[in-house]
Amino acid sequence: MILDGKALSEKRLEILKEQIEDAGLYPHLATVLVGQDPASQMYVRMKHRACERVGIGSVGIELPAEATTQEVLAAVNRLNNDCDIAGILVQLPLPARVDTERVIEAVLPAKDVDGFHPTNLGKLFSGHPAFVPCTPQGIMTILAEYGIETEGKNAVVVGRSVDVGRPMAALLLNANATVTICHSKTQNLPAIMRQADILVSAIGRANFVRADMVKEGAVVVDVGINHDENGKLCGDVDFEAVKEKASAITPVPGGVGPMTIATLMENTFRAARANSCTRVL
Ligand SMILES: Nc1nc(=O)c2c([nH]1)NC[C@@H]1CN(c3ccc(C(=O)N[C@@H](CCC(=O)O)C(=O)O)cc3)C=[N+]21
Ligand SMILES: [Mg+2]
Repeated sequence: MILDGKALSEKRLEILKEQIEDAGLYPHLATVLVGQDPASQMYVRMKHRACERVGIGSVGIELPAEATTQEVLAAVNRLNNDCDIAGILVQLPLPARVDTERVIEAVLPAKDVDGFHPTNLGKLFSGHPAFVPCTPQGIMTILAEYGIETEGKNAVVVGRSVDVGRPMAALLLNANATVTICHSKTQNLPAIMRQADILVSAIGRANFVRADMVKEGAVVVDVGINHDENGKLCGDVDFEAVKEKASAITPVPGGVGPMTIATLMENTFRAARANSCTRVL
């Protein structure tokens, strides 16, 4: 079974559009983009396009590549204090000179639609999620929509990033899976991967996950964003071989990526409903 994240995201965006209409709200999402990285520019454009589709206004703040931490913090603070802005997304990665940690911590948790603020990550890890990072939350939505059970299952997450691996593990744990997080220093990685009923790969290497690392009947979720030798977008998984062995698998493109954006829209609507305007001076 192919887990069609693209189709599911379209369906979720349609539903969300109606919910926003019915609520009589016109939420706004602000994106902060520092520098001119073409991939980051493309992602931000995709987010603004999704906003337009569902009736969310978007404000794009663009800062030069040379911007200082102070300048990025000032932009975030203005958005924190702007009652018209429901959600704030600081596009990552930021240029190396900028203190990413400080910037993420400057975003008001109530506007942190990325779910990267330590307060929101802490709530997720304590089993009381508020805003949850969009990629892993989108993956949970895929699993739920396709009726894939997590309770008691062996889930193996390969990758320990703050945006994907760690929150993915927390979500699966909250959903009663038995969770293993693997990373670049993990020993006997293929043997651990073969134990997985649910295997989530967020490694960042094309064709890393081969059929012999996958248990017969496993659910395989591919979070990779890579390019093959021809420059074509591909995930971490050797899709053609692994799909013969998996019971269900997400493709790249058309799997996790579109669900990340749909979830961002859902988080922004949530923020708009919850936010009474807070001023921080
Ligand atoms: N603060 C922040 N929040 C993010 O959520 C965030 C970020 N920074 N930095 C970069 C990553 C990456 N990301 C993607 C979103 C959509 C697709 C997506 O829709 N991909 C399409 C393909 C798009 C294409 O054609 O390249 C797909 O997989 O079908 C992929 C990747 C969000 N990110
Ligand atoms: Mg990552």
